Amino acid sequence: MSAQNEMGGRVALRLSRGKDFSLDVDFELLSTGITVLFGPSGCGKTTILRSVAGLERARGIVKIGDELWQDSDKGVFVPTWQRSLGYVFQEASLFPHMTARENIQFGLKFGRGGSSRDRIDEAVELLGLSKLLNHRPYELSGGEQQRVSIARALVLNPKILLMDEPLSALDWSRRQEIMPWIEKIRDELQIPVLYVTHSAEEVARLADFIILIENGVITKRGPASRLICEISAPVEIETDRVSFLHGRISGTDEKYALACVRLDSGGTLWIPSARTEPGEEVRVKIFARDVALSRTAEAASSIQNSLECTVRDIEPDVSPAQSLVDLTCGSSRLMARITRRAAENLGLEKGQKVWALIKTAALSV
Ligand SMILES: Nc1ncnc2c1ncn2[C@@H]1O[C@H](COP(=O)(O)OP(=O)(O)OP(=O)(O)O)[C@@H](O)[C@H]1O
Repeated sequence: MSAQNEMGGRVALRLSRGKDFSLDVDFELLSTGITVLFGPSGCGKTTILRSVAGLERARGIVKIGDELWQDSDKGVFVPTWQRSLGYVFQEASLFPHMTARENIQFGLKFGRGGSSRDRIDEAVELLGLSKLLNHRPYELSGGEQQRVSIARALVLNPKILLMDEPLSALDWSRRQEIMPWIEKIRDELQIPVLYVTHSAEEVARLADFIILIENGVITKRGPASRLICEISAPVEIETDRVSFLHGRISGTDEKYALACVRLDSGGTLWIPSARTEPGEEVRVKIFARDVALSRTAEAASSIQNSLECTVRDIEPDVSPAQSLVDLTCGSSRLMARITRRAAENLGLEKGQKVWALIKTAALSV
């Protein structure tokens, strides 16, 4: 996660569509990393993106980096074609008769500045497209097509990347395929990304900062690590519930190839140390099936990780033999899948303090 605290812009918009809808938002953007706009259908997310792009005539201010694109009080309104932005839509919308390379090059017709060849190389490298460049859209999966459309947006060398539900047209396996590429963009691209989604999974995996919107106004905003548990229970992946805990690598144990993560929500976790550096921000993915529960802190077992939690709820599982235990862990949420018998033997009830025991070997970032 590369999000810095410096600001990458400001968006302050007001718009009214008769009695039915009005928008009144004012927020700052991180200079890098993904700011997610999250909220129910019709709350105004797309209208915000379109207004930032200059496709919608809201009143207000749009400042991205050091460029002022709109200031209604001063009569400033830079037309869309002069705004240096990349826009990725739900559908990849590639030209069917063009190869992936030609589709990416097409983006350059609208770009400005820099060496076009370098920018194509960078976008192709960033999105892992080098082997697919001569393929036409019908020879690409939905996820690969969407990667091409993101590369097409990036060759413009934009000041901001706008992504409007870019994964919602893809099925589950295609979303899993493309998600790591969007994580890579989040971590490596040095521009703000404004990302609209309905999906709690995308928020959990991708967001650095979250803006919650309802009926055209912001109801909450904050870093993803703090807000994530307020918008969703842990999400469903590969038929298991998955929680994401945010933290920072605080040290490594090279002898055992482990890294220690200091969690934002309190406590520490040991994880396999592959690809991690001290100081690096990580979000640890924890499947409910890998979490056991104990009523005491000290459990003499092979499990290295023990987090103090409070039982929030106990839900029936799809299997009658199991229960899903929804836990609060500091400011985060964690899900455990245990047998119903174990839940009864432990006498679990809402509000009770327990320790979540998590297998190190099962963890990944
Ligand atoms: N071109 C338009 N003309 C009139 N009303 C519109 C137009 N586009 C959107 N709206 C209305 O404005 C409101 C906000 O729409 P918007 O598309 O921004 O919501 P959204 O949060 O992106 O929704 P979704 O998640 O369903 O895409 C809705 O009530 C919608 O019906």
